Amino acid sequence: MRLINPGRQLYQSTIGTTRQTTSLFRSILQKSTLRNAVSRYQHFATNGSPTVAASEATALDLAKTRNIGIIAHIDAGKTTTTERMLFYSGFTRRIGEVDEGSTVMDYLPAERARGITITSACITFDWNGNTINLIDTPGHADFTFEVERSIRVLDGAVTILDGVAGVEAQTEKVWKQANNYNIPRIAYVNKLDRVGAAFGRTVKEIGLKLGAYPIVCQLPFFDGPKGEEVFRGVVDLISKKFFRWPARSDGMNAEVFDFEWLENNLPNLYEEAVTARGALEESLTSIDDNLISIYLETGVMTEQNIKDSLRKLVIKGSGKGYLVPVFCGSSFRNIGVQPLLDAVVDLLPSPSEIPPIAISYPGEEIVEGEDPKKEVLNVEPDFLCALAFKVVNDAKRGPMVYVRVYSGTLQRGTVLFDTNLGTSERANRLLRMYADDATEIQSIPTGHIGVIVGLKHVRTGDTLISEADSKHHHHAPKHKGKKKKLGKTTPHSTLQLKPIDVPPPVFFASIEPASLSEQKAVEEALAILLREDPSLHISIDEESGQTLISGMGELHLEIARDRLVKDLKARAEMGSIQIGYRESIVYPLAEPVHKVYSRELAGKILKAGVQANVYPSESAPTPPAYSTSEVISLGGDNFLTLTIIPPTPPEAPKHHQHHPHPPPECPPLEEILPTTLPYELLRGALVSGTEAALARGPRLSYPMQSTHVHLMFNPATDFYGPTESTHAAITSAARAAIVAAFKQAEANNGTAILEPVMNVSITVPESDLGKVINDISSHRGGFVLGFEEEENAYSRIDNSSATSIAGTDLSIPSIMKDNRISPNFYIPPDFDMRSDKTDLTDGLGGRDEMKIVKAKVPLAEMVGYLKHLRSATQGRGTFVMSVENFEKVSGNRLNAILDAGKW
Ligand SMILES: Nc1nc2c(ncn2[C@@H]2O[C@H](COP(=O)(O)OP(=O)(O)OP(=O)(O)O)[C@@H](O)[C@H]2O)c(=O)[nH]1
Repeated sequence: MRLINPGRQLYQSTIGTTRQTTSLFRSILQKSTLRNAVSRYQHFATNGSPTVAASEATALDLAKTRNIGIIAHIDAGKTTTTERMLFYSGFTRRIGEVDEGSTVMDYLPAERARGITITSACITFDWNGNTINLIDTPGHADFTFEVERSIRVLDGAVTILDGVAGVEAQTEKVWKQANNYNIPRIAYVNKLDRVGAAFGRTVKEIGLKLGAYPIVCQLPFFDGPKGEEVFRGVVDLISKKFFRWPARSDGMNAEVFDFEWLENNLPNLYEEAVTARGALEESLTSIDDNLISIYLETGVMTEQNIKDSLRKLVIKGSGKGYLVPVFCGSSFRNIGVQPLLDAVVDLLPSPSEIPPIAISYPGEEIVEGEDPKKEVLNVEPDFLCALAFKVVNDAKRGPMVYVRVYSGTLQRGTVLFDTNLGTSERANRLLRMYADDATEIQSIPTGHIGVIVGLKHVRTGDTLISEADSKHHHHAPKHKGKKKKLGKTTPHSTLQLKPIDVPPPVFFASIEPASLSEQKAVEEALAILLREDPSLHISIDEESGQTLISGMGELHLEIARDRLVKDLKARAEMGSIQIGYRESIVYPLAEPVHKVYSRELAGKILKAGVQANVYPSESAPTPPAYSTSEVISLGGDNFLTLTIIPPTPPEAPKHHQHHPHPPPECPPLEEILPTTLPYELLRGALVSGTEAALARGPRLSYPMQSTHVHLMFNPATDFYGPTESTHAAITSAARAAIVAAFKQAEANNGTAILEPVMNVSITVPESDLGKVINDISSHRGGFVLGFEEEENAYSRIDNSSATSIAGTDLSIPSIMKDNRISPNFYIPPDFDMRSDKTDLTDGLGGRDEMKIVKAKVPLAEMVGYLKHLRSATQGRGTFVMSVENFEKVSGNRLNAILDAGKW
């Protein structure tokens, strides 16, 4: 379907004679009330001219800037809604359709082909004199990292819900992610044009399943003969206006009516609108004392009063998911999007209204009793601090680094210091992005988003400051309680904006270059892929020489393959995608293993010794009393205890029965180690040796997990002088000792194969609940933790009568009272606007209610589950999962893994 703005011209000349005008519409137009009551939604039209986004001056006005994202579960309509936003803002001249693969936002070929959003693009457009930086986030669970990476640069978000599916497991997941990052948000119930859509029911689910207090700000309007009603408009309860869109139009123009007109023409809808407006006022006054005062003083509650109050509530209270204003529409039918954009500007915060951002200084001494995460960035005009939240390798422009500036101004030509990598690069070109079009700019000020072109090293997630600042020190902020050491300052060069937690990869595949001569090109392409997406991992299996790529999910790796082969033109093949099992130690060895590595290389002798023992991670080793040790965390729940044993043990103290000597104190490291062996070198070598050994388990070559390695190094016997015991020699000795220890553990049956176990939430119609639970627990080796009946949902909600929002004068009335929904929580009935008075809301309305089953299931049993679930539930079931932990495999699954053998 091609919609090239039908009606726009017509609209601009006369009202009401468009081709799409329905007979009802025509009859309304003939009524005399029209002249008084109908006005055009003016700024819809004024925004209609396709100018390219905001002027530079508007773009710099922070109060008129919104960095927002659209977050939702897959297929809720993010892309469709975004495309409408771009169209109504005048940014695009025609509406892109997801189903045709012509959208502006989903611009990677792989995205167009699959019709889903894979990488988030940032686009800047103008709405009513405000600059909106819209960051499109993907909804697929495999891209959790991608979602979180974009979520954390948002100042606010629109959560889109599917009006038919309601709150699904995936919605819960994204809702929680937004809570984690404290993102103020509004909700938009989309797809109200579809059969089975119910606004009221979705509002109810927001309260029950998400535990948020829904504040209904709009009501939907359905029009047409009984039984054939179509969704045509919305009643805005804040402005007390009724918007109606002509049928089958591009939605550019809506008619606007006031409540008086509504009363005279659509009395049922009017009646409900009055009730809903009352509920809105009641909700707000019960939370916001200030609004009551205004009301008591003036006797009225103006549109502005309500907006101010709602704005305050959204900024202070919706970030943790306590409450959410709810809007409605059908993006596909071009209904409701412009009022949603108004709500974005009116209710979501500007960059200057967000709480300060968390930072950390990795490696900084942590003062006991203090949470190092509590430090926040001091925003100063002269101190540049930005986050590279996305790196995209553009075919034409090369690597493009998307940044959000948190402090100072990023000027073109600044030499940037990457505090994660410790490298410096000059920002030679700056761009503001309009999907894949761009304009060159001179600077990116605080609170803004832009692109740096031409950086060679910066990766997604890195923190950038100016090189000049990196040489200075940061004065640690004053801490309550214990003070840091006096005079202690931390170099700016270690400052990092709160990092994102990357879940462990659970799928992997091999990458084979087409020929040996392609090897280098393939490696380069892989490096680009890793810069773009740090949730991918590359490892090289030393024994087979194979390159392995691992990631979060099957789709994640398939996309990586497409990107590698199709976009980056690497001539390589990816092997089949397999589950990334792990190996682990179950029992420690009785005796440690001592190995001396000795090898002649080009006439030089390399020689070093190391002693190793291996333990399950929960039973840490006990180093000898007379030694010095350090415990190092290596990720994957693996640890290394590194013990240095002093060369000359002190003489055994003489036995004094009555005056036992205290145990001798170990001398400091500088005294234990030979001057030719600095601790940093020794430590570095032992850590690399351990990492190499942990990469390959003894049984099936899967990486080790939850393993604690204990290395002991005695300089007197293990060090053969600086020319023989080099970094490489010590690394090899450590590796050989650990590998030997693993082999011995394996021979003693002291190892295990671990498998990823997933936390699964499955949304199913109630009638299929038994079938699904039975399948999970009897056929898939899963463990059902429970399913959410409404009662269970109740118990998750804070049952105290009010949830106060820390540091504010606001308290949110609990939506529960005596295990029932509080009367303050208004649910619009799903009737009237359709056919008269069949309230669909009762019993969640005619529809088989959806339940959410929570279970722990081995990943191996979840492969291909979506297809199974769809067929078992007539296509209505959906699920999300995330890695819970790694657990020992047994029974049939272990046999299958062992039969498959080494990969
Ligand atoms: N009937 C109807 N269909 C809609 C509406 N909005 C979106 N759709 C359809 O729903 C499907 C998914 O829409 P998208 O916009 O791609 O959803 P998305 O949330 O961006 O999906 P991902 O990018 O894959 O996460 C498409 O087929 C759309 O045409 C709506 O308001 N009404």
